[in-house]
Amino acid sequence: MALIKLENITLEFPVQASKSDRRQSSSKESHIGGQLSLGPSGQMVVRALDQLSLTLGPGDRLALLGHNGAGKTTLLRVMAKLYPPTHGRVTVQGRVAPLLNLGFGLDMDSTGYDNIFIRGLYLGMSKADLKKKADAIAEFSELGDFLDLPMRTYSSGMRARLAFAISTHVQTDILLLDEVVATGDARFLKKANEQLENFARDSKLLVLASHSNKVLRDLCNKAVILEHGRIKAFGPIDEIIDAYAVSMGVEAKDK
Ligand SMILES: Nc1ncnc2c1ncn2[C@@H]1O[C@H](COP(=O)(O)OP(=O)(O)OP(=O)(O)O)[C@@H](O)[C@H]1O
Repeated sequence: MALIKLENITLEFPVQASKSDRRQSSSKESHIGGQLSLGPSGQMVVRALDQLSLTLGPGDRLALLGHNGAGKTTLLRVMAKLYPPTHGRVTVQGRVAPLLNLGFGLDMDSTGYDNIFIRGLYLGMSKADLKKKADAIAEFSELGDFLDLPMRTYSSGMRARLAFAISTHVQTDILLLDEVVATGDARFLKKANEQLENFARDSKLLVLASHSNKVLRDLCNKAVILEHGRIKAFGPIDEIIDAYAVSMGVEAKDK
């Protein structure tokens, strides 16, 4: 079972704005970000998602394209049920593995090895399953004896290695990914990409945000273009990547 159904989703962030003397009112809409407006109580709000509807099922591998601040991360977080929408309904059926914020769910005072269990349980793995997979996860991370030290002593790349190793060894139906593989050194990056491709192939439904056309073409079969929180286009991956490049006034390079 793998289903994500979003019905008329709007998500607004109330924000505190202080306008500097230097920057007075802006009459035209910015090219980046969500929609800024004043709420009923006079407070500034950013509308990150705007009446967005989308249904995904087994076999769908969706790429999220869009300018900076278009709403890609917010949309993934809504799908992961980390953000409740301001309006609309979210239905998710199946086990979800969100690789959105690699540090999320890790305990910095526990050792790397203990964190394999802490994070694994958080992602829905059973203790028995974790015992079987712990060695493979430890080996994949290549952290060796560092796994016996508290995670606060790790560099950010070392933390990312462990978090990535744990998250991609869980069994899942739905995989939500947000440009997470951009951490680690070059050798780990190559290994991580291969692992990610296998993991993505094994999952039934995938949603991925990335600014790399190559990653998107390798892993996805459909795409949406988000613009200021709205779906501007939806269709087959190659068609949408080309349409996006045209809308941005650039060539669709595979980088
Ligand atoms: N916690 C927050 N508080 C206030 N505004 C937020 C918050 N998170 C996101 N936003 C706003 O929501 C809009 C969408 O942001 P989001 O991070 O979803 O964009 P994105 O498409 O992932 O961008 P990028 O490609 O730059 O990572 C932006 O205008 C951003 O300023």
